[in-house]
Amino acid sequence: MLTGVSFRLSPGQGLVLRGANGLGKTTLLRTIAGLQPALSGRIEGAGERAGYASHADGIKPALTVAETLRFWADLYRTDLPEDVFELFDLADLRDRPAGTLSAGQGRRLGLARLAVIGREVLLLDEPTVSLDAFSVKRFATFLREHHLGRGGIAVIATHIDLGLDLPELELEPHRAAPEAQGGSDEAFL
Ligand SMILES: Nc1ncnc2c1ncn2[C@@H]1O[C@H](COP(=O)(O)OP(=O)(O)OP(=O)(O)O)[C@@H](O)[C@H]1O
Repeated sequence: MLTGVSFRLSPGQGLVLRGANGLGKTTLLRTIAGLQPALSGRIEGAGERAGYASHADGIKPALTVAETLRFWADLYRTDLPEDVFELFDLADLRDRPAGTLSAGQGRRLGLARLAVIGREVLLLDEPTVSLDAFSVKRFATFLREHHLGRGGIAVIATHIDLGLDLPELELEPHRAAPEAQGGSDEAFL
């Protein structure tokens, strides 16, 4: 159980959740996303504004990459961004059935959903699993330039360094507190 977790993020700010396996990062993200209730406390401003990316990519094997992205755009009633194929290195794969993608390619497609759904608050659970170093960099660029840079918010559980220089919240058993060292104060009010 996590207690004492408190943070507030403004437009353009991101936060990295750190902590050993089983400490509750997924639980916290799912709770913020509204997928499970908090035992106590308050979550404001996520709800309909939030998009949650879990370990699963939510891909339908029979749809092609392009059809998958179109499906998500229709589902969320957004316009499919022109640059999404390039952003996630999917241009050469656009007509491939999603079921034939490699793990990393499937992950890139799953993450591309985040560029399609138009949600201001992204809740990301180990988003870089299966990605090679090049794809990690591309994803970090997407987060920095296309999401945070345009006023989006992100909470990211990750064990790797995304190179985004974001404040970190180190989760501890039964207690959580922001890192004491400089640079992170403004993310916590
Ligand atoms: N459905 C469930 N029923 C019972 N216990 C659960 C359930 N889901 C998670 N837990 C437990 O809650 C705790 C927190 O799990 P959670 O998945 O949030 O951890 P995590 O920090 O995301 O871990 P990891 O780094 O391994 O992904 C763990 O002890 C886990 O076993």
